[in-house]
Amino acid sequence: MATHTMIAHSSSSALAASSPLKETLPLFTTRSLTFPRKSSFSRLRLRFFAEKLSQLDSSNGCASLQDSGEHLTEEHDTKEESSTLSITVVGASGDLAKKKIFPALFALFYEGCLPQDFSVFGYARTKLTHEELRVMISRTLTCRIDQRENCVDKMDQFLKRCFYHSGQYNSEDDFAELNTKLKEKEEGKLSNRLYYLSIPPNIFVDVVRCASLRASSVNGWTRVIVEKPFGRDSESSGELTRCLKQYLTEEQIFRIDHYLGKELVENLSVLRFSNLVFEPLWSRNYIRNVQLIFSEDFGTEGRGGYFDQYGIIRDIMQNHLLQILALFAMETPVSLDAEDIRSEKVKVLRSMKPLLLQDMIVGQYKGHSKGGKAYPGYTDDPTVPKNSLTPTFAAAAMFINNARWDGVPFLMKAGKALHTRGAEIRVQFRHVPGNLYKKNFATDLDKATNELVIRVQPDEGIYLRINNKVPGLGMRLDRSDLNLLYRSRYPREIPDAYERLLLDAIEGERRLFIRSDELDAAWDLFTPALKELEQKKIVPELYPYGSRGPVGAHYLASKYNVRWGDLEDA
Ligand SMILES: NC(=O)C1=CN([C@@H]2O[C@H](COP(=O)(O)OP(=O)(O)OC[C@H]3O[C@@H](n4cnc5c(N)ncnc54)[C@H](OP(=O)(O)O)[C@@H]3O)[C@@H](O)[C@H]2O)C=CC1
Ligand SMILES: O=C1O[C@H](COP(=O)(O)O)[C@@H](O)[C@H](O)[C@H]1O
Repeated sequence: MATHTMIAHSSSSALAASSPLKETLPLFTTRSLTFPRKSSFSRLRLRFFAEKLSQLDSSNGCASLQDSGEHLTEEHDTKEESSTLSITVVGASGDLAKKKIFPALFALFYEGCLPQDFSVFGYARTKLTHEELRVMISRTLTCRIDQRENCVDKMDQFLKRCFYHSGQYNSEDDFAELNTKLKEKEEGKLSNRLYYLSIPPNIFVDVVRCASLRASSVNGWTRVIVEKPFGRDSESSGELTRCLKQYLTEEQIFRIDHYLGKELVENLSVLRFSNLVFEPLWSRNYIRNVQLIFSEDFGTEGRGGYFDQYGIIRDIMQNHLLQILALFAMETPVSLDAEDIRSEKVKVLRSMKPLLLQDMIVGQYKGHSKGGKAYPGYTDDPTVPKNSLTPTFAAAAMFINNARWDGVPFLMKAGKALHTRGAEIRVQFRHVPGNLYKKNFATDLDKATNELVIRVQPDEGIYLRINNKVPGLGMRLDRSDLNLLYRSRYPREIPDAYERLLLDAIEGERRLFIRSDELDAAWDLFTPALKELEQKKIVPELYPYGSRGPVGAHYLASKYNVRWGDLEDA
C-alpha cells in the first residue's frame, strides 16, 4: 500500500514537472496511467464484489462504495475514508445537465457507486440558490424500477449533497470563489475533483483555463469531461486539443462519446472476442457489408441553433457511428487495458480511406402533415436560417484498406425526423457457396443470407437471422431469428450511458473515452468531404418529416450492391 502511494506520487510529480503549469496543475492520481493494469484490475475487483452484492441489492455493476466497506480491501478502505470527491457540472442550467448528468449522478448515488464523501456543484451564469438548483434537479430524478421503496429518502440525501455557484465562464475570480466553496466541503481531506463541461464548445477553453488555474485540486486528481463537439474539422479540433493541453494533460481530459457507454456497444467486443463462432467469420471472407444505422423520429426542435453549425455528419457519424465502426472492425487488442484498446481503434481508423463526396448523400427534412397533425420542416425552426443547406440526414459508404476488410463496404446512415427511432449494427454475410437449397427458397437467394443485428436501442438485443426448414412434409425454407432480447433475458433496467461513463471517469478508467489521436484520425476521414460539401454548396435532398429518408440512400447502397437491412425488416 505504502509503495503504491509513493510510486503514484512520484509518477504524478514527473508528469506535473513536464506540464506547462506544474504549480497550478497539481497532482492527479492518474491511476490508470501509473498502473494501467491495476486500474482495470481494481475495477474488475470492485465489480466482482458488486456481483456478490448484487445478489443482495441488485446493484448495476459497481461495488457499493458507501456501505460495503467490509467487503473491500484495506487499500480501498483507507483511500475512501480520507478522500473526497467533488463533481462540478459546468453549464448546470442547461438541457444536458438536467436531462442526463444530474439523473446519472443520482443513479450512481442510488446504486451506491459514489464514494462516501462526495458533493455535486452546479456552475453556470444563471442566478440560482442551492435550493433552486435542488428543485430543478429533483424534477428529472427517477429511481430504478425495481427499487422504489426508499426512493424519496435517497433523493433527499442526494439533493442535500448538491450545491450551486453562479459565475462567468471566463472569470478566474469566480472559479476562485468556487474553489473556496469546494474546499469548505472537502474539509482538508485529500480531494479529487471532476469537472463536467456541459456547455457550448466555444467556452470550453475559458472554463478549463479558469478551473485549472484557480480551482484544481491541490492534493488529489483533477479531471475534466469534455462534451462533444470536439471541433468542426481537423484544424479546429487540433486547435481545441492544443488549447486544452495548455492547461491539462491528456490524462486529465475525458472526451465523452456517450454511445461508447451504451450497453450494446460495450457488448460488441464481448460478442466478438469471447465467442468462437463469430471471430473466425469477422472478415471480408464471410462478411459482405456492415451497416451502422441511426435514426430519430423527431427533428432538431429546440437545438436548431446548435445543429445548424454542425449537421448530422458531425453530430452523429464522425463520432457515434465511427466509434462503433472502430470497435467493430479493430484487431484483437493485446489486453482490455484502455491504451491497448484505443491503440487498436486508432490503427483501424488510420487504415480507412477518407470519405469521398461521391460516396455520400445528404438530405434535409421538410414539413409534413400526417393524421391531421402538422410537422415542421427543419428550416421552419426560427433559429435555423431559411436557406440552410445543413444536412439532417446523411448516408455514406466507407472502406477499410487492410487485409481483414479490403473491399467490404461499411455503410452508415443517420437521420433526424424519420419514421422511427433506433440505432443498430447490421452485419450481412455472404452467400452460401453452391447452396444445395437454392431452389427451396420462397424468396430470392440474395435476401437469404445470414444477418447479425446488434440493436443498440430501443429494445436492446442481438439477433442472428438464419434459414430453416418450415415444419411439414415438404421442403420449404424460411428465415427466422435467433433472438437475444435483453428485456426478456435481463428484465431489469439498463443503466444509462452517462452513468457508466461518469463512473469510469471517477475511477480513472479511460477505455470508453476518446484519445486525442483517435479524434485526429476520425476528423481526417470526414474533413475533406465536409469541406467539399460546404464549398460546393451541395443541396440536400428533401424528405418529409416522419418518412424513411431520401431515396438517394438506396442508390448509394445499390452502388455497392447492398440493401439497407432496416428497411427490408420494416
Ligand atoms: N443536449 C443534448 O442532448 C446533448 C448535448 N451535447 C453537448 O453538451 C453540451 C451542453 O449541451 P446543452 O445542455 O444542450 O447546451 P445548452 O445550450 O443548454 O447550454 C448549457 C448552458 O450553457 C450556458 N450557455 C448556453 N449558451 C451559451 C453561450 N453562448 N455562451 C455562454 N454560455 C452559454 C447556459 O447556461 P447559463 O446561461 O446559465 O450560463 C446553458 O444553460 C454541448 O457541448 C452540447 O453539444 C451532447 C450530446 C447531447
Ligand atoms: O450526441 C447526440 O446524441 C443524441 C442522441 O443520443 P441518444 O442517446 O438519445 O440516442 C442526438 O439527439 C443529438 O443530436 C446528438 O448531439
